[in-house]
Amino acid sequence: MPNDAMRNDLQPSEEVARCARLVRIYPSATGETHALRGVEAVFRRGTATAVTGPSGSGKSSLLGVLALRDRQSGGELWLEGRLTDGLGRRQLRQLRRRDVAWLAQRPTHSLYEHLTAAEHLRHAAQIRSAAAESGLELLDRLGLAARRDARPAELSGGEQQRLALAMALIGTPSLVVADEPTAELDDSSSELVLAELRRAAATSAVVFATHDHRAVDAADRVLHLRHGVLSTETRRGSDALASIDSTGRVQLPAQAMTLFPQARARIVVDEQGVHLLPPEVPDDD
Ligand SMILES: Nc1ncnc2c1ncn2[C@@H]1O[C@H](COP(=O)(O)OP(=O)(O)OP(=O)(O)O)[C@@H](O)[C@H]1O
Repeated sequence: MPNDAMRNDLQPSEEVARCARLVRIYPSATGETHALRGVEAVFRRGTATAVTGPSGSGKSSLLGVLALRDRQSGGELWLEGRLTDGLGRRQLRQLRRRDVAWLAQRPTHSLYEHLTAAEHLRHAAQIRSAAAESGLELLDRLGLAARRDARPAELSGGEQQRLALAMALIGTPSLVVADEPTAELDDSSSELVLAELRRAAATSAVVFATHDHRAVDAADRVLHLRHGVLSTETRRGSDALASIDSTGRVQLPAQAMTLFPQARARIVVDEQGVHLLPPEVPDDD
């Protein structure tokens, strides 16, 4: 397991997680729900990825598998170059505790009612073999320095979420996975949380599901899920897949046409933007 010094030597664009043909099927009394239908994606150190899509499109299912909280029904997940299927329970537990950070939508799931904010950070630092002082720096940056002796019941919802984020980020985990991290936050807490997730993306691969345009704006790239299919990928910056010219015309570079057989690709416009989609996928029902 790499220590902090080794982690800092890692290149920003290094691959941290890879999903190959990822499938998640939930059995139920009335049949099966195909939540993920062959998702292919790579998550690299140095990149913050927003996963968007309508309710029920599979965002939480994808994040649950990525964060090792759930297991896929088919396909493969690689973490730090290791195929997770081949790992034993102990190795998976170690990866979960040491290398994969999970931030739930509701912070209460990660907090202990009898511990103060500073004690939460000490506990998290111990698990990740990180220096305790880095926890205090995180508390400071997340606007919680004055609340370090407060217990969860004495903190507001926004403060609780910021504390849960500080715990998730301590020790520079390789992969940071957050499910709708700003969904229940006011503007100022959202800003602090997004700034810290962006900062974390300098050294980790950061992935969050969101419906919040502020969070989408904070991401380097956006993956859009629809019916469990990763239907489009928008990259920001120099390797942008699409650009909009001054007349509002969307231009796709030639390599975009290699994503799907050209004759069968669909172009769909919705509130999230313009999407180049694979052939129609039938609904479950
Ligand atoms: N534990 C489960 N058992 C059965 N079906 C489930 C389970 N979890 C999710 N599903 C179903 O899988 C599909 C994808 O759900 P998922 O929660 O991944 O979507 P989502 O995009 O995160 O939705 P939301 O934006 O509403 O959180 C949905 O049809 C959902 O009903």
